[in-house]
Amino acid sequence: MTVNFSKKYGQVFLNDKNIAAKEVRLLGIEPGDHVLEIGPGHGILTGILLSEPVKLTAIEPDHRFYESLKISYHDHIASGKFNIIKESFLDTEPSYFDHIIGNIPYNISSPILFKILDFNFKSSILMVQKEFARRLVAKPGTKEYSRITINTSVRSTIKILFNVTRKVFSPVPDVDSAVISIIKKDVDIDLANFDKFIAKIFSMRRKKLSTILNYNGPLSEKRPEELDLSQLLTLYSRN
Ligand SMILES: C[S@@+](CC[C@H](N)C(=O)[O-])C[C@H]1O[C@@H](n2cnc3c(N)ncnc32)[C@H](O)[C@@H]1O
Repeated sequence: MTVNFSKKYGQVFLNDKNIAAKEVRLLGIEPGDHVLEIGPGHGILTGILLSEPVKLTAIEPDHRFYESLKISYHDHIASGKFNIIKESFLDTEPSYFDHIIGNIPYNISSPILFKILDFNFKSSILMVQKEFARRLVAKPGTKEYSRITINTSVRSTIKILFNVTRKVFSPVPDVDSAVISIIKKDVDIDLANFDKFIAKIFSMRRKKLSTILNYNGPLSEKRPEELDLSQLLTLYSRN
């Protein structure tokens, strides 16, 4: 299939089937599982996923890919193994899937990731821009450690599994990629309030907490960027 890429949809296409197969293997699929694929594009992951004993739902807003995958996988659709939906994943109602996978558009990685965290799932594997992946796993005291690190790590455990060179995509993008895994955590705090607190203190990330919060006590001589997640949660519960 020849389809021109669209910048609006953040389209670059993986050419390397071994990398796609490795991503699928890392999902840890079991027979009968229901997998959600975000942004199948030409379908490099889709074909591999459909060779597994699973049910697959794919979400793709670009009507060209939607139509072409519908034709290519007509039999799988007819048998109920495959379902393709033409919409933005950002408009998809959260629900349960055993696994979520996608080589996602880099221009909307952050909203896609937070949307995924509204779903329930056993495992998720995503290809993202390398720099974005590094922000997700950043350690306190580094410049990548930021609001997104904290808001994702309070809800999930994210790991970088391997890096991927830009050379295996067409068209060749300006950035390298990384494949990450996401496992959700149980959360019992008000996430919107916690984010407000984190946004406030990280807007002054190099100031001491005694100045930002006008308080003296444990951690007050520290700066927001120095605190790990459990220290930030302790501080949040005190304020
Ligand atoms: C980086 S390309 C990857 C395509 C294919 N999965 C691959 O690995 O070659 C991103 C894909 O996500 C689709 N996409 C863009 N915006 C989307 C959205 N809001 N929801 C779901 N898919 C989206 C694009 O049309 C494109 O097919």
